[in-house]
Amino acid sequence: MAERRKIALIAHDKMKEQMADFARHHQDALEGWQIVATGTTGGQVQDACPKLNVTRMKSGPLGGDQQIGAMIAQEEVALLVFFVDPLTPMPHDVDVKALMRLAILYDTPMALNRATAEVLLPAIAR
Ligand SMILES: O=C(CO)COP(=O)(O)O
Repeated sequence: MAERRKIALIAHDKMKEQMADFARHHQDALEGWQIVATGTTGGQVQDACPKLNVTRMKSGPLGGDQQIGAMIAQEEVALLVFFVDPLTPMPHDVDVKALMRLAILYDTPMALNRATAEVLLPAIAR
């Protein structure tokens, strides 16, 4: 099996500030990875972390979650960090669920909040 070289970062709107802060805080650890993100999240992470080379997919509601799901299905993703907003209904909830389902199916480490991300990021260090 090919090595999983990507870390995927996704955050819902109310969680984006937290994601930018998480990425800024861990910029050095993230630097050795290929960072992929949904469109808006990726833009904010890139602004917060100029050292990182962030590849931006489409925005989540426009298919970005599904694009990252495809990378998970190809077993390219070492870690999915997905800061989900637990209080806001999403029009693309089915895509969000589908992405989580693929992460479970392909046994991909998945952090759905910052506390878990803080534990997993050092754990996958190469
Ligand atoms: O909606 C999202 C995840 O479901 C995130 O998409 P954006 O990063 O484009 O806002």
